[in-house]
Amino acid sequence: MINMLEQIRETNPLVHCMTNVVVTNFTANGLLALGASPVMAYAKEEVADLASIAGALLLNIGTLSSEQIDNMVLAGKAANKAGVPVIMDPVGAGATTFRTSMSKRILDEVDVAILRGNAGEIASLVDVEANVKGVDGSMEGDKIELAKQAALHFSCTVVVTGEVDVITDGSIVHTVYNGHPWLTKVVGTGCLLGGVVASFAAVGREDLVNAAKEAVTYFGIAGEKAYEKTKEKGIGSFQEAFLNCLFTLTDQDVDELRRTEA
Ligand SMILES: Nc1ncnc2c1ncn2[C@@H]1O[C@H](COP(=O)(O)OP(=O)(O)OP(=O)(O)O)[C@@H](O)[C@H]1O
Ligand SMILES: Cc1ncsc1CCO
Ligand SMILES: [Mg+2]
Repeated sequence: MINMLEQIRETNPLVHCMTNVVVTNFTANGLLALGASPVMAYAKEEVADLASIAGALLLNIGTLSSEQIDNMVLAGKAANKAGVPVIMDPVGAGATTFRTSMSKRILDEVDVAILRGNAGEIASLVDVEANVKGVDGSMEGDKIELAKQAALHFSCTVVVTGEVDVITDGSIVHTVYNGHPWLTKVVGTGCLLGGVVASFAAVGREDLVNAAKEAVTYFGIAGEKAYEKTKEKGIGSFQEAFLNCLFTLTDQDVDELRRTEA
């Protein structure tokens, strides 16, 4: 059994999140429920210091400004120097030229370890045709090929989420079938997943594809369990139950309920 949840709950890795204003509270609570230790910090005066002592750094451009991107690059470079894995979520890439070019800037200047987005966002970064409306993106076509192409292009692990999640470093490919459509009815689940992937990367640095796959599987199973508990009620109750499931799920539950293919 892979015991990554146990490792996270024993070591409470510090996860430095530079994320968006919509999901800040949800991300912090989700990471606490998992067992990680979130810190949100943005100022140029401190981001390099924090990023270099963190277990992982999350860069999420959801409510970006050019100044914030400058600070993300500063933090990312400090993380790289200290060997801290950088996880990036290019929220809304493809929706505007600004989001696409700022995402590419980060990927160019920072050594990103794991890139996590929906298919539309990832497609827009490798110039594949995509449909991105605001922060909701989709694309037709082969998601496995898209993920592999992005992984090879940016030399990193790529996580493309959706009904089926694909995780690859360009050669190893995992597909994860766990998850529930209600995860798309609560704002910021994709963004929280970025933080969860960062937490797993903090304890699983030596095998980031595996860490990302385990994070996505755990997250999907929590969504399934939360749906079973709240399907008669609705998505307000689902959001609360989802946090509870992030808190209570064990490595054994994940092993029993995983629907993954390698
Ligand atoms: N149709 C679906 N069925 C099951 N699970 C899904 C479905 N769509 C998304 N998910 C799950 O929802 C989570 C978020 O993925 P999604 O692709 O919606 O991210 P996102 O578009 O970046 O979200 P957001 O921008 O709202 O934060 C993932 O765990 C994914 O597996
Ligand atoms: C709704 C929304 N707008 C910018 S970021 C964000 C959170 C989900 O991606
Ligand atoms: Mg998103």
